[in-house]
Amino acid sequence: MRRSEPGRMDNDTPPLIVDIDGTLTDESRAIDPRVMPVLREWPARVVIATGKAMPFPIALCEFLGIERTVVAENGGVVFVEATDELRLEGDHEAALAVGEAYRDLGHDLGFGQVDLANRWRETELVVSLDQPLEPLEDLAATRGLVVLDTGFAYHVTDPVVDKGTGLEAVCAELDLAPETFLAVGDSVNDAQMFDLAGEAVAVANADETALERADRVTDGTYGDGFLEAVAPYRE
Ligand SMILES: O=C(O)COP(=O)(O)O
Ligand SMILES: [Mg+2]
Repeated sequence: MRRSEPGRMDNDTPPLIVDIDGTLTDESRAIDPRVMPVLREWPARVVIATGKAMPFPIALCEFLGIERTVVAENGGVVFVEATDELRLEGDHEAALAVGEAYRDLGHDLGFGQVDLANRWRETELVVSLDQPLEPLEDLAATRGLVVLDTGFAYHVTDPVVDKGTGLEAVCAELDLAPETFLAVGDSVNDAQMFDLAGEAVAVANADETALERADRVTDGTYGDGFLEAVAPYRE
């Protein structure tokens, strides 16, 4: 087995862009602890790309002890610690207006009063999967937004951003090429980063879109799938 020092750039190992929910976590959003040393010791750049709000991937990087290079809110938020760059893009006002109109129809976002899912969100809005989808899609469409079902939440998102535009923004900051990346993910919100990456791997629990857009599909699900996806680069 080849050993590399943590943080050292290694020409043999591609930079990695990886999704959180469904890829590093199981269906209950609990992280598979076996992924931690892999991310921590990855000898090239690691980008955490998620539909979650920025505090979640930032905290993940911080607790892992890796540089904070993050695409959050499905591309609406990009943060690159190395260049101290924060980019916010997407029509947050429109997303909030969709939420208001959805509530006016008698629906609820489904995350309670405190709403940790939306509390720190800066560019999009999320609605719980147990709430009705159709009125949400109708309201989003009237404001030029789309609804993404990640299997974890409905995201009311501006289609000008996605994890692909997020990857491009990170690459522009760090002078990297998207096609050098290994991408690992599980759902429709990973499709555009899959298209740009040199190798895209879907874990076995991935949705139809992610399976179609991947170059490789693992046999294992969730954390097992992630470990399998990166295994060729760790031998
Ligand atoms: O927030 C979600 O719904 C999904 O998050 P993910 O992009 O990390 O899988
Ligand atoms: Mg996911």
